Amino acid sequence: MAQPTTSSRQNTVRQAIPDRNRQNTPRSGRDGSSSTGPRAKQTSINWGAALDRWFTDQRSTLTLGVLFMLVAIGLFVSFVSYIISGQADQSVVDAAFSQPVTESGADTRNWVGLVGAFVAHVFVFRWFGVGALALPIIMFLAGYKLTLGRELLPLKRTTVGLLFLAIWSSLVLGYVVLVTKSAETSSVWCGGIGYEFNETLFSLFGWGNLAFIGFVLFLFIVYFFDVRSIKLPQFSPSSLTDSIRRERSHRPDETLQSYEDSEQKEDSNADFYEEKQPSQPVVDQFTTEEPTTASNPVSEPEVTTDIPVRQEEPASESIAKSSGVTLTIKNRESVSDTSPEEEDDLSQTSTSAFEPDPFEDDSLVATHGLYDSTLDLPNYQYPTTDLLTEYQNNRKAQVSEDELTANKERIENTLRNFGIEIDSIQASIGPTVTLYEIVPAKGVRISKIKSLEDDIALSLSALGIRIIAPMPGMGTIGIEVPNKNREMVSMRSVITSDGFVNSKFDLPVVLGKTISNEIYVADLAKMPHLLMAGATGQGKSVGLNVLLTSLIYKKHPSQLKLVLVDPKKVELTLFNKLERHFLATLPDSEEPIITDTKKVVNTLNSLCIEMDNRYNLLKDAGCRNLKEYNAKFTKRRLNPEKGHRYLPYIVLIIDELADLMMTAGKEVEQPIARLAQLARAIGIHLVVATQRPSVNVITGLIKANFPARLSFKVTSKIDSRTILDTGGAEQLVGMGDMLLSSNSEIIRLQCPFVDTNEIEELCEFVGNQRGYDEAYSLPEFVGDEGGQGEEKDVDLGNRDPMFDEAARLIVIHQQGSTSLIQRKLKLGYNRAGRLIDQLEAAKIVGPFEGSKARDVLVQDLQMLEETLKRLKGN
Ligand SMILES: Nc1ncnc2c1ncn2[C@@H]1O[C@H](COP(=O)(O)OP(=O)(O)OP(=O)(O)O)[C@@H](O)[C@H]1O
Repeated sequence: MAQPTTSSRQNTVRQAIPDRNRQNTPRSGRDGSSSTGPRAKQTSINWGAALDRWFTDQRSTLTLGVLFMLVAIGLFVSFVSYIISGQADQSVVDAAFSQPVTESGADTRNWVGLVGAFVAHVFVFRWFGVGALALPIIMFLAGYKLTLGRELLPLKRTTVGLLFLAIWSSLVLGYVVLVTKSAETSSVWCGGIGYEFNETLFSLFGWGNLAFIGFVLFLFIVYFFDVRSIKLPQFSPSSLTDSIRRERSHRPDETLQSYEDSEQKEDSNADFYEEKQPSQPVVDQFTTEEPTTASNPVSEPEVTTDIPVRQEEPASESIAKSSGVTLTIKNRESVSDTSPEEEDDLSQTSTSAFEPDPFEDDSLVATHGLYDSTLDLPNYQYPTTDLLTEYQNNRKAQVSEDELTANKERIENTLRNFGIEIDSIQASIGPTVTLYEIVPAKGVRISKIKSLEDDIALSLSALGIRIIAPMPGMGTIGIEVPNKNREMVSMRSVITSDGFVNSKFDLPVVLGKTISNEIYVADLAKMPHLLMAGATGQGKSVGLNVLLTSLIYKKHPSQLKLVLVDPKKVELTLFNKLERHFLATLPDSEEPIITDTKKVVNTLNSLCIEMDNRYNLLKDAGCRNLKEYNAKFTKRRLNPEKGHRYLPYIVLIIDELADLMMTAGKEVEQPIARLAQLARAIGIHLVVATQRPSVNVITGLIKANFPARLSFKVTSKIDSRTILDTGGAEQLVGMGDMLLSSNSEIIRLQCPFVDTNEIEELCEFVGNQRGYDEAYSLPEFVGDEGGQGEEKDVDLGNRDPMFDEAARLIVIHQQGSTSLIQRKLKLGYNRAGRLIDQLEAAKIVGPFEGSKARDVLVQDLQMLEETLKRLKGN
């Protein structure tokens, strides 16, 4: 779980993360520590940084996006206008530089004036002809992405495709214009490039240039669509029979008979036969993510069975299949009385019965590449290390030779006074304490040394002596003596350490420095939960900040979500700024950081629902844990239509459990225990801190499920036992001095120090970048008070405009799920939530039932239409 590494190579480490440092080089000059170059150089670097900041600032991308879209619309209009009336403008454009602008402007017929005419003249007439229209389309798509943060169409692929189309259409049209000798009137269609190119080629190859143009198209298709072989369609009757047989082998047994019949008919009469459409098993697989119920009209066998289908359909299907082309077959006649949604699903059904599932092979990866969650926020920049302060003067613990020898002698003398002889004594200086390792003489009983703890402390006149007898795996006895001048371990020094930078852990958290000055990095995902305790003022809040800082430095917002619970209301406030990047909240919650006890209970229960949902997704995907699941999703083997999505890790941080246990007791204890027991496989990890490690706070149930525990100094041995199952934490010296117990091993660590202003800078750096539209939404959970009260608030006289549509959707799918409405109607969570409340008030769906979808109380569309009519009548 842990990965201790030496911290002595910080320079190399800084080089190991060049990108981040380079991008923000000027920030390193903030404290004047590292920017020492000449002034001129500094100025140029600052420009770069300013530009960088400008681009990562949400306001700039928004402005740029809207500007792109406006320019794109302007260009589109001017190009179209030029294509229609461009000839008249050609002389205006030519004369534009020789006569006053007002005159040229008045003469131009372009809808976007003289500028429009001029730009269109260059792009349409001189260059691409109608193909130039690709440019505003690409620009609009880019603007859309910058403005709304998502893609209307895959931008890269569409750009490549459209650019090719612009050039290729110019070539083809150039050919047509050339052979029809209509350059005088029609060269606006092909543009200068197409015409000149064809003219040159024509003089070289004559008619052969058509072959060249055709070959260019072929090349494009091969590489763009990744075509690797050509399968020609075979129309022979035997191939037809073969493919019918092939299809038949994929169908359920009960339908075989009808196929036999149809085949016989086909033998006797090649033009016409009937078939039955088997649908049930396929529908289940292809309609929606949620399990469909028997009354679901989409999956109802009646809809698709026993429908006479003309022979051309299976025949064309067979041909399509044998030619490697997949065709969607819809029998419009047979489904003409169904709604558009049904048609949509039915078309999927009839297609999918024959198509290979693209989620079962690598075809999607071949066309789209691996799924990359970080493209959610493609411009996101990881925080740079210079946001953290460098404490230059506090590098090493200062333990003088004199102090060392004096301590050694005192230890030896004390032991000798009690009749204990030692063979050797050796010291290693840690950041907070120095460890004296003793090899006792033969025959000395270890328990005897251990019982002398207080006497040794007295003789050394030092607090916080800890005796480790024996040192695990060393064959020695350790005596830890606090240093007079301790070293402060800065966050910056650990974040830039090799061990952290190169860590491949899923959730790397740097916990501190060991006694041998190694940086201790642990994987929270393997811990898998952490319990923290410590008396007030001993460094707990700093510890939580360190943990959060490590995670934020290492993870992309698409990979990690934090649920922050802070009953003290002041400790985690700074992380507010990360709301649209890293925080997860309940829908409709006003505060991104949860401070209210009632909300804490709801959040914990909501996390339990998220856990159950995630388990269902894992089960459906046949994966054992989150890593496998995400790997499968990345390889595009999981169908998002079935509810699959990339699952970020969720880390729940509770600062001050004691407070919650006092006010809500079992209500918080149970979901915490449940999450701690089950959530590790699905990527939900808990970090729970408390000031009071008493048994009524850290109950047996909680303790049993937190194998990793961390203790800062506590006030009594009893507290130390409660948290670590052994004494020792009461002997710590405070200020981040701590003991970590994991895998039945106890390690003393010095927690790094991170100040509030460092956290502030970090959160500002992340928070000022473009984020998601809102915090990551946890599943809805309404506590006892909430549920019934809200029902009364719904005003059915003031229904959402999408109400009817949502109602039909719910009834067709027989599934009262908010996420279904969200997905199919492309609505935000809040609006979908309001719709479901209205549907509940209208008695179309039943009440909220935790993690299960609500019951649908209306059986079919006919009943629904009556209900809707009634509602309208009121
Ligand atoms: N790792 C550390 N290195 C150096 N000093 C530290 C460290 N951790 C804490 N301190 C010092 O101890 C003080 C108190 O720390 P912190 O606020 O984290 O305590 P706490 O345990 O959270 O207290 P409370 O429970 O009252 O909030 C800090 O202001 C700081 O001066």
